[in-house]
Amino acid sequence: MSVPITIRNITKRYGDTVVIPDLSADIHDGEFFTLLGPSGCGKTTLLRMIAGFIDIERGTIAFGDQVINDVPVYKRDYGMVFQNYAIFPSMTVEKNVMFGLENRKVPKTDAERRTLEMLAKVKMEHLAKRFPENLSGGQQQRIALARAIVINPQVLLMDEPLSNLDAKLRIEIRQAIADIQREIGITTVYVTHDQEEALSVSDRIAVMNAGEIQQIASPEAIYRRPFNQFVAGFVGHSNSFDATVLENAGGRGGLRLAGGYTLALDTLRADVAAGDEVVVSVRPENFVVADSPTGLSGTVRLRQFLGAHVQYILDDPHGREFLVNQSADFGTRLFEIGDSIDLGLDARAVNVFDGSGRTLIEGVTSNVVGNDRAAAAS
Ligand SMILES: Nc1ncnc2c1ncn2[C@@H]1O[C@H](COP(=O)(O)OP(=O)(O)OP(=O)(O)O)[C@@H](O)[C@H]1O
Repeated sequence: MSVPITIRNITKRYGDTVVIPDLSADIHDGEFFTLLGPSGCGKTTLLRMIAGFIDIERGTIAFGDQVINDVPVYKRDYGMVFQNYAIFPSMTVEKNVMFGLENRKVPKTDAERRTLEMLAKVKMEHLAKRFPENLSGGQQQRIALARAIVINPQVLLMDEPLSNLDAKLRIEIRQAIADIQREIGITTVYVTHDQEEALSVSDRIAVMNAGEIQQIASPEAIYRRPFNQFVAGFVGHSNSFDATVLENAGGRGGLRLAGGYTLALDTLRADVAAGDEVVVSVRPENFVVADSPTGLSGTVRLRQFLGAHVQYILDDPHGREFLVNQSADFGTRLFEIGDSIDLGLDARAVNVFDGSGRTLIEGVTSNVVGNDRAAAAS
């Protein structure tokens, strides 16, 4: 049976260096929860604290109602999949998967049946008698996954499980992992620094930076409504423009970007006032080509045709550089290097941040325990 995981106020330091200052999160029962962040942000440290390889100095972690701080590793009820597969080279595929069941003294016929069922789930039953050295990386990772979940643990932990695979296999195995996770509905904590991987498999993503969770939300919300500029810049590309608020009343707001482009939007928080200096953040696909001057334009410095879309790097007259994606379908005009393009912005899609990088869009929260409350109080 799977369980929720409750993390409260945990801390980790190495010597004088604080790696995780004070972290809390609620991971829901049965969800695919991903820790995403740049190298060194503390995601592996957090996963290893849940696994019990690293001591919890302060705070608590609970599986369901049970605080696990003092539960030894071998008694914590989870399965784990590592980057380097970590399957036993001297055992066949079948023996590798059966190992945990034998350890738990599951009767032999029952263990054999469950092993076969699990091998079928990961599509490896035809290789049951093989040794790991005769398997591809993708096949080894399928076995590692089968071995982790055959014991019916409460929780599944995965530490960069796709990092050693080539690009095509990464897509195949991540789909297999997502399918099986959904089928058995096990609470899963998954660590990756690869945003596409996180966006494609997760129910919710926690974006981390410097030991702190910046935002917890669905993949769509993380991409479309980032809580702060770090999330906007780390997940996908964002173009930033300084802007001034012209008006904001009764749900209608207006902004002027440096350079003169004006933008009407009805998504600003009510406390944003005329005269406020803000930052407008625009995804490359949220520019629209205009047929007359708008106050926002750029000259094509680079064009890359990528099949489904064309990516342009533009230089604008104010010394800014921005990245614009346009559909590459047959009806869309392709621009040449040196062409000047007049642009508009899709007002529904832009994000707006204050001077400290926090969102000014109505209703967007970080969902980090304690964080929004603190923000609301300040
Ligand atoms: N045993 C250790 N002693 C000292 N510092 C450590 C130790 N282990 C990790 N760190 C530091 O703690 C920080 C967090 O490391 P961690 O491995 O959790 O990051 P990560 O987000 O998983 O990064 P990556 O994606 O590179 O694995 C890093 O700055 C790292 O250098």
